[in-house]
Amino acid sequence: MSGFVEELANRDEAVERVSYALSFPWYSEEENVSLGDAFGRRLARDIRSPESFPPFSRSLRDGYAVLSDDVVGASPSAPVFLDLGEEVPMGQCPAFRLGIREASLIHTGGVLPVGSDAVVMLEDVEASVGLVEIRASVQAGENVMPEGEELLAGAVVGRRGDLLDHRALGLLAALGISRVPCLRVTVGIISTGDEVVDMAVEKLPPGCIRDANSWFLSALLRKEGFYPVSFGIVSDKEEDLSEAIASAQTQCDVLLVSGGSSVSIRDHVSQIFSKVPSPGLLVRGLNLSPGKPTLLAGSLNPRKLLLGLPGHPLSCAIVALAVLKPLLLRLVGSEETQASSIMEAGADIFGRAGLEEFLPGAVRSGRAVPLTAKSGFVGALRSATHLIRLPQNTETIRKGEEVELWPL
Ligand SMILES: Nc1nc2c(c(=O)[nH]1)N[C@H]1C(S)=C(S)[C@@H](COP(=O)(O)OP(=O)(O)OC[C@H]3O[C@@H](n4cnc5c(N)ncnc54)[C@H](O)[C@@H]3O)O[C@H]1N2
Ligand code: MOO
Repeated sequence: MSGFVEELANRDEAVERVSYALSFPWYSEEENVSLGDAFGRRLARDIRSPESFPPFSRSLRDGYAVLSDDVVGASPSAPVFLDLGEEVPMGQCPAFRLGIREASLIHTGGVLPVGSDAVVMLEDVEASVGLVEIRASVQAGENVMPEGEELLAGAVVGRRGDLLDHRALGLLAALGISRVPCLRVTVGIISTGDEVVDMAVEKLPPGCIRDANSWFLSALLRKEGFYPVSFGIVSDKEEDLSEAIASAQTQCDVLLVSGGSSVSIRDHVSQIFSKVPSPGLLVRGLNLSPGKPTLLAGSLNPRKLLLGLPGHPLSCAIVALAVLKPLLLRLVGSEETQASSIMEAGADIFGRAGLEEFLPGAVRSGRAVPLTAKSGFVGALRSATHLIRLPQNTETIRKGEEVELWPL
């Protein structure tokens, strides 16, 4: 029996305690990954841009490159006439310099010719043979993106621990970064419970339940840039579970055990985690609902982080989002923080004093409402858009008062 009840820790403090005791961040070996395979991975270290962007001063509009001083005061009623210079070729640097009181046809993205400092948009120009009638003045730099305006060569364009998503890949591609140093943090998953069976069993045996948690955890880990490995379903026998945990640990950096973390005589995770080498079992139960029976342990030699997550699917999911994810971010040294917002409650929300609570929620008519859910529900997050967080000292939030939301 775990007996965690008297020793509940606050969630933030628990994350802090574990990160400190295990000396996060850890550096696992980096893999040199091609940009095409880097989507969804996390950066192993800061990376700097080898080039400035843009690599040359370029036009943001179709129009005419001019020297702004030449078109001061130009308007439809008082146009300025300039000589027609050479057209700027695309994909090349113009081999000419803009002559005195000249305008050169330039296309969006073209290289600004030497001697020009702005672009007059095509709509404000009338070109005739040899002459260009400019009907609008422009300031120096107008309709132009100067070389290095967005970033200079050497600028940090990715931080250690950053998740490489669509936004990052577009940037890295623009800078010619074709290989990326990536982390591979392996997270093992064990589901335990005599009643838990593989999701693929055709006919569910009486009294059994399909393993949902390892699928949820695996998908969340992949989405967050970690590398899940499933070690299957293990019985409630202490020897079986102990053996499975010992063997799985050798193959991963982090090990998750879903189920068996509570106080029943069939719940052995706490007992097994208490034998983990120093610093060992660090947290035995959280001041969190759902998610109270959470166990956090780890060793420094070898470097391992172990989590016991509650078996109830919603509890397991909340612990994964609110405890596992921040721990993994700390482990890889990411600066990412939890996104949250404040919104008016669309209904009374009842909390319990002394417990931090997370409720699946949705936004209806611009207000946050909790969805009906129990910790044993499997699909509660499917229809939720947010988690409603009630801090530990919040009991009831009345309709119209503000609540904190975490986007899902
Ligand atoms: N007397 C008490 N009983 C319970 C307490 C308590 O304080 N005193 N805590 C409750 C809370 S809170 C939770 S949460 C659960 C968690 O218990 P365990 O972590 O030991 O989880 P299990 O008993 O193994 O399973 C709970 C529940 O979830 C189902 N389950 C387990 N694994 C999976 C899986 N991989 N996929 C889908 N469903 C799974 C399992 O069949 C059980 O129904 O304990 C309360 N009890
Ligand atoms: O704390 Mo349990 O995780 O409420 O269902």
